[in-house]
Amino acid sequence: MTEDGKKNRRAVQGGGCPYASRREMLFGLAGAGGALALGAGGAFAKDAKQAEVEVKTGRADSTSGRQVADAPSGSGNTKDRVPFYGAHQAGVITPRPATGIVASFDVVARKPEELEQMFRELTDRIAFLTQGGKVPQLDPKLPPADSGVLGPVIEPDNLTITVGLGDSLFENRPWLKPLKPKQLQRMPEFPNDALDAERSHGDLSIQFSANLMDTNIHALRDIVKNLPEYLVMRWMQEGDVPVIPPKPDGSSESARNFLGFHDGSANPDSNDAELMEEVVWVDEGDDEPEWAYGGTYQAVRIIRNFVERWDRTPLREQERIFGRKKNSGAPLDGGTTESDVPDYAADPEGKLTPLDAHIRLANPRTPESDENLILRRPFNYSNGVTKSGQLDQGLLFIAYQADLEKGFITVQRRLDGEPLEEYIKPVGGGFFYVLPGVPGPENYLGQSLIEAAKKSDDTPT
Ligand SMILES: C=CC1=C(C)c2cc3[nH]c(cc4nc(cc5[nH]c(cc1n2)c(C)c5CCC(=O)O)C(CCC(=O)O)=C4C)c(C)c3C=C
Ligand SMILES: [Fe+2]
Repeated sequence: MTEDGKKNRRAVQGGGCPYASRREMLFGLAGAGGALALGAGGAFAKDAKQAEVEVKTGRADSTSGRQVADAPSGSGNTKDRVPFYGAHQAGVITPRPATGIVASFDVVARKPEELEQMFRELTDRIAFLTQGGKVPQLDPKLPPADSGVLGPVIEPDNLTITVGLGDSLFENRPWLKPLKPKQLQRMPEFPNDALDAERSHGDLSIQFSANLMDTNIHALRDIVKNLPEYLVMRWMQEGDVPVIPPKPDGSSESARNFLGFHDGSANPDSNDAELMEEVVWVDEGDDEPEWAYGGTYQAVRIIRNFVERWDRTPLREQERIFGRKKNSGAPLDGGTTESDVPDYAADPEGKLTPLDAHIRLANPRTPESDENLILRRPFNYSNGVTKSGQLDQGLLFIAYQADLEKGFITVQRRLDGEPLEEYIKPVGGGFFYVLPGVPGPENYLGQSLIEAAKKSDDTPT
């Protein structure tokens, strides 16, 4: 088997993920990261200590380890906790819970010390919000310390908060520009796009994902409340994915999108650490500034689905557009489950799987296309009704990759002109660089960037 064949085989095809390896991954990260978050001040020390004990014994995460990255991690247990400290930020290869938000901000901070302070405060809030603890009770003459949306004790609820930086953050600060990740760019307008300026781009992205949407909303409100002098919100998009319990044999199927198809069947296996190093994480071998090692490129696309038109399209045509069976998710060339792998070499004329089917264009499964793997982590969204009386539904598409050009951009260029375009319209999103993780409580998000900037002659003192 060729190397590319091996990589494609390692793609999760909707199959199950062993509980043990997920646990190992989560708790391994916790171990590497050292102590757990202590939250914003000593008031939370007891909760953090308890959290540490729970993570070590595995009790805090009793049910969240059984599914593939694409299937929502579905215990719905508010005690589920994803470690904050580690080499990489959580929320990229950690299991995707049932709900998510991407919010984009403009950053008001201009000077290096202001940006550093912003990162430090953001880190404190994220460490607390993701690990949980009691809300401080303040003098009632003052505004309360917390919105109260989750009550007096914040449960972690599987929350991850993932911070990325946009092209404009670097471009609008001459001292930061030389440190911009090599491939970071303003998201271009692809041929089928109709980007709405009010839902596109931004200096900084924050992806929230948790079991409950209220947990995301609470965290977003907390950050907006605590960092008003640094961050101005530009746009946000909420989404969710259905929680599908694992089957008795331990396997699980990927969730369905709003076009009714399984989405995530052929995602690279996020439990395969070696594969994630290749596909997702930027590291020493990559042509990127050293401060960026441990990060990844995030492509966010708000893609409207014309669901009324889709629902009037014959089933056979829907299946030919995607290249998969709608009920089972199996490829069209004879498989029975979504984990079956299509054999395009045996169907060179596209008699079984059309040459312009979505999955065939997205991943032709040739030795060359193996360089273009991306890790998708999307959510479905429903935004009500448009002014013209149509359902405003779609996909909050989020993809991670170590190489933005070879990843999202190449795949999107291959998809340009695909038959699916008749039913979809990308209306927003942006490209961001997800910062490396925070190794321990003495560190902060963006520290490697700030330290590199301090060493640079371009940076004002
Ligand atoms: C540029 C990247 C991609 C965009 C944008 C995109 C939009 C999009 N996709 C679906 C539905 C499905 N996509 C599926 C597979 C699939 N999609 C991409 C990339 C983009 N999709 C890739 C790389 C793949 C995997 C291909 C493979 O390796 O075989 C599928 C099939 C099931 C699966 O594997 O997930 C569906 C269904 C929609 C609805 C959409 C925009 C709205
Ligand atoms: Fe797709």
